[in-house]
Amino acid sequence: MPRLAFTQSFWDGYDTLEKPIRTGVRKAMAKFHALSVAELNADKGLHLESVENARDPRMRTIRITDFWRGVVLAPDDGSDTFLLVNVLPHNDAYTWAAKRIYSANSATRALEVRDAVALDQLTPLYETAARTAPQLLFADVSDGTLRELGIDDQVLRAARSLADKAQLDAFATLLPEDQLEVLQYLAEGFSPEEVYRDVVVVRRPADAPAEPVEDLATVIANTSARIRLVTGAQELEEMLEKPFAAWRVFLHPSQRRVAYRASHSGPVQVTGGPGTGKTVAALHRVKHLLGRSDDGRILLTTYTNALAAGLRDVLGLLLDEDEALLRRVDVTTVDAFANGVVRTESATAPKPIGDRDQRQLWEKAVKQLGLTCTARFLAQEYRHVVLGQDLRDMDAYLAASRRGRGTGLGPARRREVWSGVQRFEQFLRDRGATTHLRVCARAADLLGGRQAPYAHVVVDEAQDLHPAQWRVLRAAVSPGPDDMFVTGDPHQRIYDSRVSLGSLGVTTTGRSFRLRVNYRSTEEILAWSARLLTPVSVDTLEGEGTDSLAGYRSLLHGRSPQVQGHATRQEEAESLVDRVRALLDAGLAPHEIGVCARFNLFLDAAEDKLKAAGIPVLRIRGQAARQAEGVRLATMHAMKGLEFRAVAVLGAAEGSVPFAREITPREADPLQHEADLLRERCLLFVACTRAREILSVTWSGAASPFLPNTT
Ligand SMILES: Nc1ncnc2c1ncn2[C@@H]1O[C@H](COP(=O)(O)OP(=O)(O)OP(=O)(O)O)[C@@H](O)[C@H]1O
Repeated sequence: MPRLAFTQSFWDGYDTLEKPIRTGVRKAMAKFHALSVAELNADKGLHLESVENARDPRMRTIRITDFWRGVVLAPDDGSDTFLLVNVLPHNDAYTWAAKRIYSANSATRALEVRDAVALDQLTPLYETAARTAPQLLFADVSDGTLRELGIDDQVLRAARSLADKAQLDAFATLLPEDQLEVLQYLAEGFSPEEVYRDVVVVRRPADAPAEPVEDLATVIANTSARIRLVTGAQELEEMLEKPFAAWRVFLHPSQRRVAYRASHSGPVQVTGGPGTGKTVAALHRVKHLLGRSDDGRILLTTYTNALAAGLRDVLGLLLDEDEALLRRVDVTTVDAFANGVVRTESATAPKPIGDRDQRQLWEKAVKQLGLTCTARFLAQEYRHVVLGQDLRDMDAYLAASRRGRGTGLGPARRREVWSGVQRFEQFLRDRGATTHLRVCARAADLLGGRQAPYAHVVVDEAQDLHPAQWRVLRAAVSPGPDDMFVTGDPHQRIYDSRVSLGSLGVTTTGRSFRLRVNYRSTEEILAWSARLLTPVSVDTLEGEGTDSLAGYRSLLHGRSPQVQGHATRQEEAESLVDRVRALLDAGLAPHEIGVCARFNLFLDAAEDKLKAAGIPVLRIRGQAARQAEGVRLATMHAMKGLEFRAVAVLGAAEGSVPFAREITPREADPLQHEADLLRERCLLFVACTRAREILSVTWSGAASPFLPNTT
């Protein structure tokens, strides 16, 4: 019996096909499992037919309905795997198939497809222009090096005709996938050695023979990032019955490498810009780890309760709702986990208070003791130094390094600060209350003395965790292979946490991986958003050195973000209503639209306006009612981890972004001042990078100083 495989490009469109066409696909595909190759060729209903003037002689089409045909790559080398690559209206199917060539990449050994006809037509035009171009894009890379990286004759000729990155982008849809990625990395300035390591080695099968000529079935098997092999009739039926989201199956090789490596010798760190599939990699790692034993328990954490609820849902999808597996994973926030530990171990339920209540207690302490420092300073000192370093008494505080704090403190001032800390903690005790970070510290103590409850800890959104939270995670699993799998993006740090992971027992040296392909947003949204961060540098996830977004890019293209100032808030709100209405008219569902602002106050006004216009809205606060329909309204903080087809960022004005009240005056503490500004800048970056296809950023009055080119 022949075997059957599907390309990702087929799945991308399958969901949108009308029902009769999908039924036709199901029927046609079932024949591939029921008939022999000879019977397939003879089957009248399937009508397997070669394509006239095809550049690839293996191209066939099959009948799906009277008007639609499937495009199939048929083996001609004695191997038995047929590949369904596309389903299109009759004439389009023939035209599409005639132009394409499938080939095995000589370096990665994976199957790639190119539009050979368009490449042949375009390349000479670019070559003519290249003769007078002042510089060529790949002038510094030799032919030999390009060939070692898998570039073949036709692509080499095209590559040699390119003058800049924009031209490479214009070729992007025509070039074979792996070769395109190699060229994109080189164009970003990565060295050939880096490209070989990050693109070729991660894809090339470990047991690939020296000689690259292999049969189609082997090449297909080498292409797990883009091709799914079907193992039996039942699997085929299930796949076509309830189509899956691509992320469940087609991992980028850089995701697969980190998620499915049999074992990592210790904590692993996965970083990458927004939308690069870090959460997806974390979920697949959970799946892999579950398969490694029959009973090991896993703690999967993220930052907010709403994100935890979302993660639980998608993990269910990935694990096919297998209850036995799902029972072995606790999906929660670090704070909720710590709270649970304290509750069970000490038989008391901690009652953490929020930021506003804490601020009041600090103010009361300053006032009662007549301290010379401000409540804000005390709160920051407590967070970054006392809790950050887990200092338990005044002697420890007097001896502590205050690295990262911008003002020196002699012993007398430190004693004064410590008296404030003691008073604050006394207030908490008097109320029978505590704070989340104190709960974490207590939980870490409680866990420290006993057997770690988990075999593995997987941490998403790690960039915002405070050292006290890291301590509780560290205590939740014994140090050793596969103990911790940590994903995060330092560019999305929106709470003021500073960590040195190494000093917290989470050393990831030699086990750090980076994801660079954005699956969420268009290149236009990404490039614009990345410019928000151009003027600054951010610390790495592990706290040593600086991180960068080099090589970060998207495969999708769309409209440029709409960036617009208004005379008044009223006018801005009216333009929002117009934009949302236009999006709904264009076919977006209300829940595919996100509206966000720095403050709830702005959102209140937007909510009123949208409601008055008859548009359903839903505020996202903590745990959103996920089923209800409505345009999502959230503060920038609550946008963390979410995504929408369209995002409107409101109120990006001076004084609001950055929020003046949240910025420590430079005179009070220059380092904290810079940290506060960076945090607010990252917050705007997070908000903008939630958009998949459409982004608008508006304000009234003067624009936020963070916005690039607003003149
Ligand atoms: N291999 C893949 N194939 C298809 N889609 C993918 C893949 N990986 C991720 N995605 C999709 O890209 C989007 C972003 O993925 P994900 O949320 O994992 O990124 P992230 O790096 O965690 O983002 P952020 O840091 O911005 O929260 C999601 O819609 C996800 O389903």
